[in-house]
Amino acid sequence: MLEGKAILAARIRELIELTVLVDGPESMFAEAADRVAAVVSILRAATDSEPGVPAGRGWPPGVDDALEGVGNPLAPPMIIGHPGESGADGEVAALVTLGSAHEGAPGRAHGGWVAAILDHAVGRAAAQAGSPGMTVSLTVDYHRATPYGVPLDVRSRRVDQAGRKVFASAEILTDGQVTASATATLVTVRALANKAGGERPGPGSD
Ligand SMILES: CCCCCCCCCCCCCC(=O)SCCNC(=O)CCNC(=O)[C@H](O)C(C)(C)COP(=O)(O)OP(=O)(O)OC[C@H]1O[C@@H](n2cnc3c(N)ncnc32)[C@H](O)[C@@H]1OP(=O)(O)O
Repeated sequence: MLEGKAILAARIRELIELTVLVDGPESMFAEAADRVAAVVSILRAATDSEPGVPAGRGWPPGVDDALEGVGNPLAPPMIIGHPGESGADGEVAALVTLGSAHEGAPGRAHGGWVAAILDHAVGRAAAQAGSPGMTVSLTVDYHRATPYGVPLDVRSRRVDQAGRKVFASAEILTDGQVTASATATLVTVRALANKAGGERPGPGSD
């Protein structure tokens, strides 16, 4: 049930955010931990999957995706717009809002999260352009602070292609100013070349 899972993930995001922000007596933390353990038992009873075992999810990125999955509490989530919706033709446009839990240097987003967003954006652009592939090289430039707590505009596009190599770029903007940008090389996965709409092979396959 997608809606229920998305609501649960949103609550867990709140929980993560508050866990980072809150201070209080040991007894409060103990009570909260007990209640979370009760929730964990409900979910544990409903799945045969082992935590940490690769799930090999499909294409396109779904509700459990690490960056855009509304059902994945680790995903901010990144909301992918339609091509041309807010970006230029051929661009992927996305919106993402980070929180306190994503803080790196005081008051700004952690550079690793910034890189993850850019990595996802170039992957999306390559796939949208018909060349789904894996990032083999990502160069990130951090131009100014990327804030959290406000929606960030993300733009990406395929720039070029040479054989299996796809070149793409992406930026994160806030208030119309670029805070970080990236250039990337991706390599199309043999099994997926010309098959962007198909199922992704399991982890480790190429
Ligand atoms: C699966 C994707 C589906 C779509 C999902 C979109 C979802 C949305 C976004 C999701 C975002 C998720 C984002 C993520 O999380 S992507 C996950 C992070 N990336 C990886 O895990 C990739 C790890 N690498 C590999 O698995 C292999 O390298 C693969 C399988 C990709 C290629 O190994 P394979 O043995 O098949 O190919 P090859 O070695 O002959 O190389 C081929 C060509 O590439 C050139 N080369 C290699 N390395 C580099 C380099 N560092 N700089 C420049 N060039 C490089 C190489 O010289 C050669 O060129 P040429 O000699 O032919 O000219």
